Formats: sequence, C-alpha cells, structure tokens
Amino acid sequence: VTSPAPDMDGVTAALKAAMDKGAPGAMARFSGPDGVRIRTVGVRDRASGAGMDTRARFRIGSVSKTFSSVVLLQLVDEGRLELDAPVNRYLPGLLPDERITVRHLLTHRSGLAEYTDPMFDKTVPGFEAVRNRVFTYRELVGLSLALPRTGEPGAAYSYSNANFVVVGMLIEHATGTPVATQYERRIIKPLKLRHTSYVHPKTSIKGTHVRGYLHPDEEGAPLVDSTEQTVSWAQSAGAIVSDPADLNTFTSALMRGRLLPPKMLDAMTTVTPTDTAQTRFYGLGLRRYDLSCGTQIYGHTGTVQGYYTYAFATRDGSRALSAMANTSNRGAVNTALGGTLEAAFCGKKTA
Ligand SMILES: C[C@@H](NC(=O)[C@@H](C)NC(=O)CCCC[C@H](NC(=O)C[NH3+])C(=O)[O-])C(=O)O
Repeated sequence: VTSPAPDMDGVTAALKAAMDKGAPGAMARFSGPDGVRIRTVGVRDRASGAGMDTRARFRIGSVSKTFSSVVLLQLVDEGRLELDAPVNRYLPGLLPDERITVRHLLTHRSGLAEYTDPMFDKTVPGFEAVRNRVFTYRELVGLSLALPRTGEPGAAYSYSNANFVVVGMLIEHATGTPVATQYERRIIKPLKLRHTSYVHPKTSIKGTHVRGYLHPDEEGAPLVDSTEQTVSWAQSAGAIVSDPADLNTFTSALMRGRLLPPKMLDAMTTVTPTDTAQTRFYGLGLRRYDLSCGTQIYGHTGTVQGYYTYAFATRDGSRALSAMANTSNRGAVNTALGGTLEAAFCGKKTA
C-alpha cells in the first residue's frame, strides 16, 4: 500500500503558525519513500539573524527518554535487568516502595512525583536557579520523594521525569559506565548519528546550533536566551542534543527493528491510553499518536527551556518526521508545531 505524499504546504503552515504564536523560528524534516523534504521558517539566532537551518543541532528534551528506554530494553534483552523486577533489587533502598518495578518507570506508572513542577513553577527564576547547576541522580530522586506519590505502583499513568532519572541510574548500575557511554555504543555509533551527543554537564552546544528562547510567565516580558544550560535537572530524562536528520534516522531505525529484537520492540510499542479521548498513548518510553487518517505514529515529544521537539515515525519505519520550534513555556506554539504531524503523515486533505 502506498503512503500519501507529505503535505509540505501544510507543514509550512504549521511552522508559520508556531512563529505567529511566538517562536523565533521553526523547522521540520520529513523522510519517506520519495526522499527527504525540509522546511524552515524564521531564525535560529535572534541576535545574528541567522536563518533556521535543518543542519543545526538543538536540545531534544524528553525525546531523550526514548534513547534511555532503548538502552534499558537492550539490557533486559541481554538478561542484565528484568522488566518486572523491583527497582530496589538493583538499587537497594533507593525507593520507599518495593513494589515499584522497572516497567512502572518506563510506563510512568510508578507513582513517583514530578519534581520539575515545583522546580519550574516560576518559569524564569526556576530556570535561572538550575541552569548552571549539576545534580546527582540521587538528588533528583530525593526531590521527587519529597513530594507525595501520585498513585499506587502500576495504577494510573502520571508522567514524571523522575522515572527516567531512575532509568539512568539502572543503566549505570547494570553497565558500570555513564549513560553517555551507552548512548554512544548502542545507538549513536551504530546508527552514525553524527550530530547527536550527551554532553551533560557541559552547557555549550558544539557546531551549528539553534539558540533557544524561553517565554517568561509575564505577558510581554522579553524572551530569555536559554541556550546554554547543563540540563542536569533532566539528564537521562532530557539532556540529549541532536538534529532533525539524526532524529529521523533514530526513530525509523528503531521502528525497523535495528535497535531491538522483534519481541522487545513489540513490548515497547504495546501502549495504553493516557487521555480520556484515547488518541494519545504511551508504551515503554515511547508515545503513540493515532492520526485522523488512521495512521499510527510512534516517537516522543520534548520540552526543554527554549526548545519544543516532535520526533515520530510510522510503525514500519518507512516515514519519519522531526520538527522543532526554538521557544518554550508557550503551549500554543507547541500545539501549532504538532500540526506538522497530520500534514506530514496524512498528506493533503482531500476536498
Ligand atoms: C513534557 C515533555 N517533557 C520533557 O521534555 C521534559 C524533559 N521537560 C519537562 O519536564 C519540562 C520542564 C519545564 C519546561 C518549562 N516550563 C515551565 O517552566 C513552566 N512553568 C518550559 O516550558 O521551558 C514531553 O515529554 O514532551
């Protein structure tokens, strides 16, 4: 069955809408059977006026969770961790509830609270307080455990960065190396992702990159250049840097089974609904969106100060889209940017 050609005019319209809602720039790269299509609008640097550029790197935020999930599932496949084992079997005494399992972390059903809610309650002060800080994993887990649990282990879906901070700890425990080494060995090198890196706690982004601009809470206040930060508040939950081509390579290779054996990929893409409308789903470190044309796409979204990201592919990996807008704390921009998905994967709306 041939897939519909991407509606690149629709992609451009979504990128322009993201700008209208407050992004200095935005871009998208589609990879499909008929080749690659790119679109850019606005600027990647407000000071120099340099135009948005799909060869430029940026912070991918929670798309990092899918990288961490792939590494952890490879370790499960190698028999070094068990999905349904208690986290405390590997990290004794870490969590106050022995019933929290590895799988609960990957499905955001552990009940561990979201420590970034209080951390960034006041957007700019919260960001300025942590942008140059280096946290240990245990400090971040401590921030979460200081808050009430959101539910019983295995009960409701409740998104929390704490889950993927613990995933980072499990990866380091099982391999005896930092997560950066595992991303390199298991994903970045095999897939030749030349513009993807995990440089925590360095604050700079090497090579051509997009500058990110954070919207303050106060309407009309000037944007804050949030490009340089450690992202130590997220680490294995959100600190990877990449570019559109590498993200498309990653999501399509994942869906083509190049990173996980079939049974593990099936486990990863086995989802449960996260919204009452049942159009948004979560598997193991992976989101599934069901589009209006019936196409199901798998990947992740990302939000880090100054950057909104979408990185999704079809289940057969034949089509992939990555899109980015260089602002954040602006929900309307994120929603507008999400419009690239329907345009790219469903094609032109038939009259
Ligand atoms: C939701 C998203 N999650 C992520 O990417 C993770 C790494 N980011 C966050 O938890 C957002 C932290 C606050 C951002 C800040 N917001 C505020 O400061 C609000 N007061 C901002 O918008 O830059 C995902 O999974 O798609």
